[in-house]
This record gives sequence, C-alpha cells and structure tokens, in this order.
Amino acid sequence: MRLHRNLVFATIDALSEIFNEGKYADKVIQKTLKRDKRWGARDRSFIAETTYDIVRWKRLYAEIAEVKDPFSRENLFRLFAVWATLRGIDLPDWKQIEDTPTRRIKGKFDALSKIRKYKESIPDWLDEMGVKELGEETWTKEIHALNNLAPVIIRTNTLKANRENLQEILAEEDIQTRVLKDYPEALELEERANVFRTKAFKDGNFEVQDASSQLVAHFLNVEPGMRVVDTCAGAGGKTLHLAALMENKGQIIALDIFGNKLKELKRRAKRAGAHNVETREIDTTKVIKKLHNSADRVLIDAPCSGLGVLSRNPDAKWKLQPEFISKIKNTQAEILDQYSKILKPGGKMVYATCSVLPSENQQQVENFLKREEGKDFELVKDQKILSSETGYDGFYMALLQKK
Ligand SMILES: C[S@@+](CC[C@H](N)C(=O)[O-])C[C@H]1O[C@@H](n2cnc3c(N)ncnc32)[C@H](O)[C@@H]1O
Repeated sequence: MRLHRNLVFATIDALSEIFNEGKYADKVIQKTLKRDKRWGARDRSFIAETTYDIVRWKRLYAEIAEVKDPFSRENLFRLFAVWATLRGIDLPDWKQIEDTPTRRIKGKFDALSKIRKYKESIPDWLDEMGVKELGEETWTKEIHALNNLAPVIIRTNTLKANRENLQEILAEEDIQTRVLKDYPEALELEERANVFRTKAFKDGNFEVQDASSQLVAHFLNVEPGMRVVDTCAGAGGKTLHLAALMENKGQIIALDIFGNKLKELKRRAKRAGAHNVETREIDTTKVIKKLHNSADRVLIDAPCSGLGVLSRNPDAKWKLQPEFISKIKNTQAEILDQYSKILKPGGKMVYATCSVLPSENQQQVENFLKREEGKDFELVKDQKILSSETGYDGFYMALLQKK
C-alpha cells in the first residue's frame, strides 16, 4: 500500500479532534470525509478505517510510541507510524515520520501483547471492572471480541419489503449480502459499503441495525392491535421494528427525555411507512403518570454503559468513566421502578441494554423483583448475548410479566 500525504494528513487532523478536543469519532469522520470531493471510495475508507483503528488501539500504540495525551501533532504522527509499521506498510520519507524505529516498534508490540490491558488497549479501571463482573476467562474473550470491526447488518422493513426481495434489489446496486438464519429480518453485508446512498434505503426498505439489537422487539412478543409503550425510544431503532411486527396496527407511544431524538424518530418513521407511532417527550413526571396501567407491552431499552457495542464505538473506551457507569445504574433502577407502572396487569415488559456487565443486566432485574415496585412482576426468561459467542453486539434482554 502506498500512503498518500493528503489522506494521512486528514487522518491526523481527525485524530487531533477526537483525542484532544473530545469530539465523537463518527461525527469527526463524517465531517472529514466531506473535505475533498475528489476522494473516491478507497480514499474515504482509508481515512475512516485508519482513524477508527488508531482510536481503537490508542493505549497500545501510545505505549509503543512512548507518547502521552494530549497528543501534539508530532506525537499523532508517531501513533500513525506505529499503525503503519504494524501493518507492514512501507513508510515514505516524510519528515514527520523519519527515523521511525521499525524494529523497536515490533519488539514492543510483542512484549505488550502479553498484558491484556495493553493488548486489548483499554483503561486500567475497565479491565479491573470487566474481570470483577465477568471473571478472567470470559472477560478476556469478550474484550477481544469487542475490538473486532463490527459487520454491517441491516434489518428488512417488513412493512415495505421482504428479505429475499431486498437482497436482490441490493445486489442490483452491487451490494452483496447474506441471510442470517436465526435473525428473521437480518442481512449481513459481504463487504462494507455505504448503504445509506442506496435507493432501497431512501425508499425505507431497511434500517441499519445490529443483529443482537434485532432480537429485542421479537422478545417483547407484540401483536397487531396492541398498545405498546417504548419508554427509551431514542431515534427509534426498536420502535420501527415494533411497528413492523405489529403490521402498523394498534398504537406505539415512543418516549424519551430528548425531544431532538424523537424528532429524528418521526423522520425515520415516515420513511419506513410506520403510521402507528406517536412520540412524547418526558419533560415532567406527568407524562409517565398519565400512562400508568395502560399498556399491553412496555419496552425499556435502558441507557447503559454501551460496553456491548464497543466494536462500533471504539472511542467510548476513552470517553467512558467508572463514575458514569455508577450513575447510569441508578438511572436504570429508577427507570425500572417508574416505567414498569405503565404496564397493565397481565402485560409483558422487556428490559434491555447493550451492555455485557451483569450489574447493569440480570442484577438490575433481580433487584427490581425484590423491591416494592417489582412485587407484582415475574421473570419469564432472559438472554445474555456476548459478542465473543455470536460475533455481534453484546446485549441483554429480560422478559417480565405483571401478575
Ligand atoms: C439505548 S438508548 C435507546 C436506543 C433506541 N431504543 C433504539 O433502539 O434506537 C437509551 C435511550 O434512553 C434515553 N434516556 C435516558 N434517560 C432516560 C430517562 N430517564 N427516561 C427515558 N429515556 C431516557 C436516552 O436519551 C436514549 O435515547
């Protein structure tokens, strides 16, 4: 591979914004890719993949390069030189990377690869928390899996298309996919591609949604005609799936504390042809009170650490703090206590997270069942999804029934 100066410089600029200004990697990359209209698909993927790689392996590369953040431009080039060396790329004679100690880099990589927190490039606190929660053996496998590049998975919108048809339509646009057997609406892309540009996407025939996440709406066991409340709906990934499973019949009330996310949900619902969705922002406790004892089904897709989705969100490794995880666990318990009241007697509720930590998952459910608010509920079943076992995001879902 030959390195192109303007692509490498764009990558360095992106890294500076992510590491030194705390900006989100996906946003920075999106913006960077707009910088030069002449860049083709290969150039764009070089920038995106290299930036994500260096974000993912920041701790390991910084240790090898002997640099510390905040990173000067010179040090960002050193991180880049480590990335290129470990990939066996011949370094050009640019002054920014002259005197790169290639052999030393390889030697240090071999030595550090024996220590998990460097090998997997994670902060000390996260490594300690992972071992405490999952045990040494499971954590070692899981954090390794969460460092793999996530595949692109789409969910067929059955309100508008069927999976086989969609597969053909995408093939006509040169996007090859394969069917995922245990996920009724899922297609996995054979090669990464920008699916948002396709006509099929613009027509609302599919959404991009990880395979594990596609199991959640099924877990809730909805039927056409039901009244369903999606309490942490965000931009509606699961709301839209619920609408499709309900064949647009019945009512879905999508809630969130952020109105801007619900606006995006509305836009997506329109494209997907989901007509039975109403959004309500939770701006006072009255919004929830008004819904008490009214729903056949309640979905709590709770805010969480997001540790199960590190493979698509590697900068979370550096943005997450243990204090945030403690705080979010309190929010999860509060949400379970308050939003479970929305359910009618006899109704069913799913509590889900995209975390792999038992303390955000089964322990939250166990604690809820022991509290006054949970006394009328029983656990029907739960599913713990590890990325190391499935190759998809880490997830948890529990189905509860109200007596
Ligand atoms: C895991 S995300 C939801 C993802 C969404 N369900 C989807 O499938 O695309 C959790 C959501 O909970 C929202 N949230 C955080 N605190 C909340 C609260 N107290 N009540 C309701 N929603 C909350 C966040 O804004 C976020 O959109």
